[in-house]
Amino acid sequence: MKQPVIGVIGGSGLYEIEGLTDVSEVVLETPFGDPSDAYITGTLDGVRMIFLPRHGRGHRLLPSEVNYRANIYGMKTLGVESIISVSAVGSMKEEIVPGDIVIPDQYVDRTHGKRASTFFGHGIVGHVQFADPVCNELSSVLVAAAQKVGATVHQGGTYVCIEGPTFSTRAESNLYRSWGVDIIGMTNLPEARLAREAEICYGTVALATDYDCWHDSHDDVSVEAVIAIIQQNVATAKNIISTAAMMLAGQSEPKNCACSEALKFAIMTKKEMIPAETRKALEPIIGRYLK
Ligand SMILES: CSC[C@H]1O[C@H](OP(=O)(O)O)[C@H](O)[C@@H]1O
Ligand SMILES: Nc1ncnc2[nH]cnc12
Repeated sequence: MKQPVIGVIGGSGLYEIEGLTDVSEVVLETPFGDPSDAYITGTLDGVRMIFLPRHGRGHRLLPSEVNYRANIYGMKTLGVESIISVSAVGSMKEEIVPGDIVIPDQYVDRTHGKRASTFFGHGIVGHVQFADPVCNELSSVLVAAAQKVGATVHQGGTYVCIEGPTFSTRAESNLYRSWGVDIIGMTNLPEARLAREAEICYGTVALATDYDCWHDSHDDVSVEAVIAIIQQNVATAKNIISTAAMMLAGQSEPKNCACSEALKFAIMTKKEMIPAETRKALEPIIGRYLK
């Protein structure tokens, strides 16, 4: 069996992964601009891993400043087939207690639509399916890994993605709760969209850090509180990543998900009408469909 290459996008509080050997830094330029930082490549117990801190080392990029396209494009060119995204999130349900892990399976978009969230355009039109926005197989592995390391884990849940960087008003928080969402964050949706277009499996390990601002008997979310919970739980998050990586590498069956074929019926534009420059830029992503 071909060994998987696993990408990890670290969110707030996760700026490196431990235990990598053969470590090197890869600085990439992409047709979509610069990724958030250099990619850290290495091996974890024999599994090839590629790590990228979403906000850059030192946490320099706002959720709306992250170049999600460049980040995912870079992962694709480095051969990544599965991305484990790690994120801090607010809890929108009583039963999701700060410190718990959620593996979301749905998203609601409350960004302002200004984040570049597609590789299409510039002479090529494509529409991928996104009804199930995460890879169910990868997400099942993440649930199993979280259970194995002893975390309290919630399987499935809806992540509302706000623009930020301000946290929500109380009225917004209550509105989102009335929609039935489970968690709130500022980053995951563009990433999930682009990973799907790049035919990469995508799943999120979300660490609940707060009750946003809807809960009568808990303080409103603050960066201080978020950081405190992250610090208490970062070892668990790292443990989940390495355990999931081992599980993915140990899978004897070929993958059964449709992520790696997401573009099969998605491209609308006549091949001969796609501009040469667009074709060249998208070669790592759509090249095999244009032969
Ligand atoms: C530090 S609280 C707000 C910040 O944390 C989350 O980031 P990430 O998803 O990268 O862990 C949230 O989306 C905000 O960007
Ligand atoms: N309450 C919250 N809202 C948005 N993003 C968050 N990240 C962590 N907590 C959050």
